[in-house]
Amino acid sequence: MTTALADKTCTPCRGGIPPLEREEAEALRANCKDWELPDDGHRIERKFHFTNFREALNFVEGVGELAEAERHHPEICFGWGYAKVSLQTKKIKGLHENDFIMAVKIDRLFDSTRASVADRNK
Ligand SMILES: C[C@H](O)[C@H](O)[C@H]1CNC2=NC(N)=NC(=O)C2=N1
Repeated sequence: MTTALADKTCTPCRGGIPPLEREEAEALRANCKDWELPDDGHRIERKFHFTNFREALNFVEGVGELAEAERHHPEICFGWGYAKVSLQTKKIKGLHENDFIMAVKIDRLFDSTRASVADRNK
């Protein structure tokens, strides 16, 4: 039985391995369908939307904590009402399963922040 991506933790990537082929990346992207796989196929990215800057900042702080815990780090651009997260395994200049583990965990973080905002607005 394969372990769900969300139940995995990122493995230290020492480089020297080929990045995922596009077909492999597309198969893994089925687990995180809101992420885009731009033409070069070497990264995945998703833009998250928020009601203001503070919510975007809180989310970015959470992503940072997750990245430190997983030792796998995204690039993040954010501002009032949005945060754009890009994932690539730098050591191999392409995609690795680690990137998809991070994507599903970032999605869960986003869903949990939306749930808490909804609760606050009740
Ligand atoms: C030593 C440290 O664990 C490595 O440099 C990690 C850090 N975080 C990383 N993050 C990403 N996205 N790619 C890497 O190759 C990478 N390498």
